[in-house]
Amino acid sequence: MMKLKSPPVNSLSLELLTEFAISLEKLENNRACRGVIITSSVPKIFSSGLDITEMCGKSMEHYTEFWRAVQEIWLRVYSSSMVTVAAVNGSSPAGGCLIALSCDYRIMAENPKFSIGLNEAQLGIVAPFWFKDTFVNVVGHRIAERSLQLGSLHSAPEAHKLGLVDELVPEEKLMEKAAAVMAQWLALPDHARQLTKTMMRKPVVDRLVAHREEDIKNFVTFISKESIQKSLRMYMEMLKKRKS
Ligand SMILES: CCCC/C=C\CC(=O)SCCNC(=O)CCNC(=O)[C@H](O)C(C)(C)COP(=O)(O)OP(=O)(O)OC[C@H]1O[C@@H](n2cnc3c(N)ncnc32)[C@H](O)[C@@H]1OP(=O)(O)O
Repeated sequence: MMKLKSPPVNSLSLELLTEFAISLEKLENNRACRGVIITSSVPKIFSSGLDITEMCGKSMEHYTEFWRAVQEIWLRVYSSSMVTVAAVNGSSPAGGCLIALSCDYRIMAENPKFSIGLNEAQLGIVAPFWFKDTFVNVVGHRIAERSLQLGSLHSAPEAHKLGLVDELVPEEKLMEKAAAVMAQWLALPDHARQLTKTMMRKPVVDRLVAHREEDIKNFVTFISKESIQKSLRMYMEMLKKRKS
């Protein structure tokens, strides 16, 4: 099991992304490890998505390093040879949703206050093509298109209805259910499951691998724009105001 642990909200900072990638690599290289459950140790939050402070007021070099780390974590989770189950035990906007979408199966705690989705549009930013492709491959084109354009965050019941999560279970049963799903998936021979997963996911993975540097350049150019920086600053201020 891998538990995201970066209070208060598990925002995906460069440090957390780097630690996460190293831990995944270790598990991937351990032949005895055939599956991983990804969850959070922060109450009520799976992950608040990319750490916005990593994308605000920093240098081009920093944005480059940060975006490479975001790409890396997606490549590792999405193309993992292990069975990956997301036990979504809290809210999971944007980058947090991407982590869950990249797993093989998603189980979410049945709490209508928890929400999940790719809400980038609400921040005035645009989810890159590989976020979009991952989303489309889970929920289909129409639902993804509407949800991405509106930057929707879906409550747990709504997310289940849309197919964004596979199952809802009472919060106290989440880990038990995740273990049961893992056992079910691990009952199959690894080679058949892994080859099938590769067949299904390779086109999307290959697309980023082929355009990785271009994607970094696009991100750095986009995020460095004063208008985008202003949107992000306003969003952070809104989060702080909402709190007080
Ligand atoms: C081209 C670019 C493509 C980029 C692709 C992906 C982009 C992203 O992933 S952007 C991140 C999007 N995330 C969000 O929109 C979530 C924002 N956060 C929230 O909605 C709430 O914080 C959340 C529901 C997760 C939790 O709510 P609360 O428990 O009520 O906590 P607070 O809102 O009080 O937050 C505590 C503390 O954390 C700061 N915070 C929250 N999220 C982030 C974040 N993603 N990055 C950085 N910091 C974050 C928040 O401002 C509070 O800070 P303080 O006021 O200093 O305590």
